[in-house]
Amino acid sequence: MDEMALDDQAIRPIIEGSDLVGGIYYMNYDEGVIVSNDKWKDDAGGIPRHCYLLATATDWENPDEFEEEDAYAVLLRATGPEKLPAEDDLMKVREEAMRRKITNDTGVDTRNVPGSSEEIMDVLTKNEIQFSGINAKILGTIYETDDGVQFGSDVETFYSSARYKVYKPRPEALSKIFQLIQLDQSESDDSVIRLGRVRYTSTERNSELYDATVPLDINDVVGNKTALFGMTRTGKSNTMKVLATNIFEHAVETDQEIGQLLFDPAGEYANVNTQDDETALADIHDDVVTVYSWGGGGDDVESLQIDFFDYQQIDEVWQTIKLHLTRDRDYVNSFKAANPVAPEQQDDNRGEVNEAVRCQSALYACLIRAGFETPNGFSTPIPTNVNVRNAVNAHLDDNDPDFENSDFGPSGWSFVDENRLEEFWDIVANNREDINNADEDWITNDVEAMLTMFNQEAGNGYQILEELRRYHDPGTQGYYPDIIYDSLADGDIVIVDLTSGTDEINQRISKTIVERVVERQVDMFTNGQEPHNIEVYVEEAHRLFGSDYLDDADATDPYVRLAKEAAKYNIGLIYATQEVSGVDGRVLANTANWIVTHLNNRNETKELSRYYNFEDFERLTLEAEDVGFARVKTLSGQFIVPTQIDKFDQDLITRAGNRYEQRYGDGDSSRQETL
Ligand SMILES: Nc1ncnc2c1ncn2[C@@H]1O[C@H](COP(=O)(O)OP(=O)(O)OP(=O)(O)O)[C@@H](O)[C@H]1O
Repeated sequence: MDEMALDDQAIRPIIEGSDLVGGIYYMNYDEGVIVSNDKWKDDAGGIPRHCYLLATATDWENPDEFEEEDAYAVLLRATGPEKLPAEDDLMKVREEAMRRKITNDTGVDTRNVPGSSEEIMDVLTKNEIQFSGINAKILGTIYETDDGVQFGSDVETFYSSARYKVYKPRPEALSKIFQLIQLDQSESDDSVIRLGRVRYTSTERNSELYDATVPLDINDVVGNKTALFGMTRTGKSNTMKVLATNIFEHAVETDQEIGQLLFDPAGEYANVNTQDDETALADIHDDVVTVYSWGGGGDDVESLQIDFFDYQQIDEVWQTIKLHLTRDRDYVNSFKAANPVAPEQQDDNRGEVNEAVRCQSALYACLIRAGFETPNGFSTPIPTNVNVRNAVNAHLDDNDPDFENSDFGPSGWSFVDENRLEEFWDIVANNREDINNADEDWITNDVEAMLTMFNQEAGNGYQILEELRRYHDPGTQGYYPDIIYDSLADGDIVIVDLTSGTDEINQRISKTIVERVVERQVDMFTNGQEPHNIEVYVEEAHRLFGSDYLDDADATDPYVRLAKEAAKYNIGLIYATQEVSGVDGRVLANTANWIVTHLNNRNETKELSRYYNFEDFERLTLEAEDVGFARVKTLSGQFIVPTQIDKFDQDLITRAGNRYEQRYGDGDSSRQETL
């Protein structure tokens, strides 16, 4: 074999970028035992547990000896110490040497150690006692074919003879190994991001591993499920930010639109904060990030408020009101049992529609009493009939005009402004007997419940609605879930800041948005269109993807659909929780990428071990509480890599923002034109 053939080998620079640490003297299909020496270990910066090692039978420096069929390397991971055959003798020698060192006693009894003192010293000088055995798990074989470097997750055969030399890759060589075997080689380079760097142990006295990049193929994440498991404050949100920024940058570089939706219960994605180096995800670029929050109003912050008087949003309004009213009092329960949400109007259900709109009209009167501001030009219908109108009109002040059937709208509907609405319901509330005499069916149970609230006939009446005013904005244009979906479809990042709503209302908001996203994606799919690429980030995932929730919810629940069918609709899910066991097995089984920081009990690590070889890292997962120190298994990755996730910071944000500027310039319109 000539020098060219040796030069051609992609594995060669990897070996050249590695340090010799020993040889293999025993091997089977699953593991090998390495004999190493303290000096070699020292020169290579030590061999920590989980350290990657390469065993190769090739003489990479000598072209004359180079055999192409030997041009492969077995990738190993150190798992622990192993007894050498002469270990018992070596132990005695070490123990004797140690006693001498400690006591300076040259007269130590040598009967228990082999040989005379001179022989011991002889052994010492030969560094024999420095040899030790290391057990290593075989991860697979790196070999070359005409199609490039391949990785097989086992060994074809093993040789017991001392053929293999063992190397420890230096950081750059490790990066190359990961580039070659942890990524899908058919993907282009611009889909690869840096997630972090290799980290073997919690104790890192002087880690030189910064350049041992752990790559991630963004295509593994986009459209798939990614799980982030770990105790609180171990870096799950940080990982979400790193992923979101990199996905954005990747989308810019590849001219794609990948919408990203983040729910932000702590306000840490939306707001600049010290833990993130005085930056926030929302800072990437004004053109592409929209923050939604209660109240909105600030620069570039959109409102999550709804117009409580927008009849098209009555369903959402009613759900919000019901969620907020938690007092267990009869008048509250009757109020909540009412139905102001009309079915779509059809000829055959006019009575039903009229009843619901009548209830809605009384509800609007309650809201006005509770101080809800109406939108400009407010006009709302009261479904009536001539008998009821006459009964009401009989109680009007002389100067006030009668309530009439309006010229437009369904028959019997009287359109009024806020003052007239209140006036109408005030008369009804205070003259129920007259109205019942005019039409005994007109004041239904639902309307009665509204009147009790309106007229403050029990408890605090309408006043209990006053707190809901903060969710109301009479000037909102459009319905926020629709607007959010449209932004996501354009490839924007939408951050929903949930810092100021109640837990119930926040859950409702999140669900409404996710529901709309899923519905619209499903519509595209069923119409034969390719749904948009959208990533949804979910914290506290055990609440939404736990078996209890998924089993109880019906098939149309948006989280059930996300859990089961998200990939079909091009929705990627990045979910975080402290409890692996809290996530339904069907979701776990469909999870493509796993990022696991510290977990604090064996049930959780056991659950994990049902998927991939997380048991190899059990001790580390249970004991190492270091922030951002994770075990990572990706879809394209062949094995779990212990990784220190990069910290989200100014540099990352600035780089992503600059990429956007370079490609699209300043201003959203130019992006739209370019796309
Ligand atoms: N990879 C990292 N390197 C350095 N610091 C980090 C890293 N990841 C997170 N941190 C820091 O650790 C703290 C906790 O991180 P983070 O909020 O991401 O944890 P979390 O697991 O999401 O917590 P919680 O479950 O409470 O939401 C933050 O101050 C963050 O800046």
